[in-house]
Amino acid sequence: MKEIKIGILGFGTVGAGVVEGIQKNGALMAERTGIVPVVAKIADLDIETDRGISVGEGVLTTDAMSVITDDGIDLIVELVGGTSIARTFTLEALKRGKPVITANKALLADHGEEIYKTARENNTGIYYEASVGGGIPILRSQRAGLIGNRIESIYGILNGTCNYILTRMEREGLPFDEILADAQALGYAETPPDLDIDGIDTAHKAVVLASMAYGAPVPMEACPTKGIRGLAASEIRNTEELGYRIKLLAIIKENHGEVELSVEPALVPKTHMIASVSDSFNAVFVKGDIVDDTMYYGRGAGRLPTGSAVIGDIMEAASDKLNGKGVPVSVTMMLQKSELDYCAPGSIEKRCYIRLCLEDKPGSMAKVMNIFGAHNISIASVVQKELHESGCAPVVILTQKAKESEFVAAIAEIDALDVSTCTPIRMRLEDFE
Ligand SMILES: NC(=O)C1=CN([C@@H]2O[C@H](COP(=O)(O)OP(=O)(O)OC[C@H]3O[C@@H](n4cnc5c(N)ncnc54)[C@H](O)[C@@H]3O)[C@@H](O)[C@H]2O)C=CC1
Ligand SMILES: N[C@@H](CC=O)C(=O)O
Ligand code: NA
Repeated sequence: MKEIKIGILGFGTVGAGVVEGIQKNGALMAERTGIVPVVAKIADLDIETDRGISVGEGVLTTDAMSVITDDGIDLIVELVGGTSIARTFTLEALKRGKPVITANKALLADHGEEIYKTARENNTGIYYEASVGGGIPILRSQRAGLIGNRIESIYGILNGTCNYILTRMEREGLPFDEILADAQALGYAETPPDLDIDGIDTAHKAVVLASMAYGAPVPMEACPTKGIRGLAASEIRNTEELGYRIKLLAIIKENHGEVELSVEPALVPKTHMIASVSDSFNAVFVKGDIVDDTMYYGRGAGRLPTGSAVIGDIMEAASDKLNGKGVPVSVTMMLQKSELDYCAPGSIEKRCYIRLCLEDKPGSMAKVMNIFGAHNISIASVVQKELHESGCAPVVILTQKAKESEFVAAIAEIDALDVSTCTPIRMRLEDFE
């Protein structure tokens, strides 16, 4: 048996989950791998709060840098979050040749290229399974099980907080803010939770997945991002009646060498497996050119599920270090090319859900339909709802596939019509065809 001395930076939700997991199953891990994981140091600015876990005397410190520079520590686990001090800690550890394990998708999305290159230059590794899909081993699947595939498409529900909010809005009809407060209390949400509800956390994860799928660091600017802020309960009811469910989706595809990437609330058919992913669960639906369709499902957030992914990486990093492996595939796969080509967002073809409010006047609908026709947008279905007391009628339209640029132009023209009485709402409809 060989011991590996672990230094953990950040003893919050995930840090405490990692320590709890190692305390519970460390002996099992040692039996399976011959490596004994020893939590030698834990740094946190707050070492007073009781995390419900007892650690040995002298393990806790407020000085993270002293853990990084301690020659007795073999590997560093970065769980402080954010992109500033976390970047400093990560680079400092890598420069000292210490492998770093992180759950920090924001850090990788904003500074991934610098971090992967620093790891490579220092003949060591950065391991980040917990950064995407929490406890789901999705990155390990991509870099090992699917290594022989060209990735055609990835659809992901990657944010536990948003999926939890959408699920409870649909099931219980509760207000958005009340459910968000519960997600925060359960430890799912980021600080601040705007990162979750504005889709930015999902975009952070999408760029990590896309980088691994296509072999180059992907900048956040390449990922047009919309979240679920302001989503009305009426939209959830309308889509439900039409046989769809709203999910915040990361969409990653490759067409003729160009990568399409976006994060947006989208309608998915209730009959599709991804529609049944509820609460804080995440799922990633990957199509490879050899394997065809695969799907990965599990808890995307929370103390122990995320801790599980970090622990998996700790054991892999320990094994790589003890075997003198040097730079792991989690680094080399992200740096195969310097950059990727991206589809122009306007050229992307998609179906859409559109909700308008129209004055109840003869000819209102005809004006709208003329605009769609002029933009080559073909209509799959139209439902006019009951008139409001105001004399306006909500109209729900599902379209066939058309170009994004045509949708943008058509919606602007409809919005400017005198018979249109509220800003049109538009969401992608994804039928996975
Ligand atoms: N909570 C979750 O379910 C998941 C979180 N993550 C990621 O894991 C990371 C950690 O998240 P949480 O544990 O939820 O955050 P948290 O806020 O619960 O814990 C962070 C801890 O780091 C400590 N800290 C901050 N600055 C420090 C410094 N300079 N030195 C030492 N300690 C410092 C804080 O006092 C706090 O205890 C973040 O990058 C987050 O995005 C990833 C997947 C799931
Ligand atoms: N805030 C994130 C935490 C995990 O990455 C989420 O809700 O998914
Ligand atoms: Na994961």
